[in-house]
Amino acid sequence: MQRQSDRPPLKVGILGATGTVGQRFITLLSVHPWFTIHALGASSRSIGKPYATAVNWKQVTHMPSAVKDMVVQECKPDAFAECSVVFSGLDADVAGEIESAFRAAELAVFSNAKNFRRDPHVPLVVPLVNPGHLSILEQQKALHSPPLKKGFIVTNANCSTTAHVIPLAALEKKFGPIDALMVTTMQAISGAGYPGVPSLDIIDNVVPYISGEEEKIEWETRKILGGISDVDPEQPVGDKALQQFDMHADTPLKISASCNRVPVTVGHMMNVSVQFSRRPPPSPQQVCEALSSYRPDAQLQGCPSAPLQTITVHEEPDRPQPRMDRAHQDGAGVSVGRVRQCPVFDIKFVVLADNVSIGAATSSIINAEYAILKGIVEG
Ligand SMILES: NC(=O)C1=CN([C@@H]2O[C@H](COP(=O)(O)OP(=O)(O)OC[C@H]3O[C@@H](n4cnc5c(N)ncnc54)[C@H](OP(=O)(O)O)[C@@H]3O)[C@@H](O)[C@H]2O)C=CC1
Ligand SMILES: N[C@@H](CC(=O)OP(=O)(O)O)C(=O)O
Repeated sequence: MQRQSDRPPLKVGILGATGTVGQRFITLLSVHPWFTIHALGASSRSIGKPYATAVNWKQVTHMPSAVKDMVVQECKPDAFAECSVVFSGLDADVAGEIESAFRAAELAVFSNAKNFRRDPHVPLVVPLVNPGHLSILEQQKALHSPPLKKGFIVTNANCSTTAHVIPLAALEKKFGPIDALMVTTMQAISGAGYPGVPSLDIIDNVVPYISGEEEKIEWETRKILGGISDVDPEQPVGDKALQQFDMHADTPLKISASCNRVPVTVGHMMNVSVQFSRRPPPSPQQVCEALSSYRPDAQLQGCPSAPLQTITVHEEPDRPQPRMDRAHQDGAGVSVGRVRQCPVFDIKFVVLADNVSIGAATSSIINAEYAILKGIVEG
């Protein structure tokens, strides 16, 4: 289904509009073909101020003039009531309560925060991988107390999870299940928001610990790459069986993640080694072809923010690199390189993703576009 080009733009709101992810939302949404920014929300530090005064603008592009004079609102549903979609870049300390209130007020929330990712009725969607998981939203609305007509929460993944799960999905699509996976991250400072990691901790240094990150990568990857199955046909929700995320249970996926903070401003890079179920495993050449030719449904359906090339495969031995490759396609795709045989598992490679774009804001936006194309959000 396509959205007609003569339809009026849909009003959207941004929660956490002054933060690192919020600013990227503003940059992307200010030129979006379907959306117009209608309301901005942030903390009491910013409420009541014109956006240009409230924000500490850190984007490499100029602040869009359309938002400069918009007054920052309290994160309460009233000011966002006219929004067809509400994007959230809220700090996780407050996202749970605020996003719940917006859902209860019949608003469609697309969140970057971690709070609801493990909720059994909330889809955890990397749009270039598993937008089909949006089908659980009917159940989420039906089981809400009271049941909802339009209000729901969709989350996108941790930024490192997003980076590796895209090539992993391409490989599983072509070669079948992955059994085991080792991943070591080199994560940019901007992943920690602003001001993030103190300069004296990160300049001339690597910090081999990011709180909670390894557990998130290991758990979220299974939810995203897994499917949805019926729990109990005897206990229907409406006219359908109760459903659950199967967490890749048919072919259990062992994952070991190690996370490091490195002195890079933007762009999470990860070394990944995978072992396939199938024997013999694919060759590096076959893996490169599978990655380059991967076309996710979000692209095929015509989501305007989906990258034309989802996975860019580099042949140069020293690419991708954050400074050189993170801006490719506005950070909407991922870059892979050094695809080669792994002496312990089967194949190893490096992947790079812009943690603030496809790792956060761009993913939320593509999720909303997909929901509109599928009629989940009225568009
Ligand atoms: N940075 C990244 O690469 C990624 C971040 N995320 C997630 O996205 C979310 C945002 O991250 P990021 O932009 O980096 O964080 P920032 O710290 O840069 O921004 C946080 C935002 O939340 C707002 N906020 C804080 N407290 C409150 C409150 N009490 N009420 C209302 N608003 C509040 C801030 O407003 P104010 O300016 O007024 O204080 C600000 O707009 C987080 O949940 C994070 O985990 C996910 C993937 C990647
Ligand atoms: N923790 C990530 C960014 C982030 O905020 O992740 P999450 O949304 O999973 O809490 C990083 O530091 O790079």
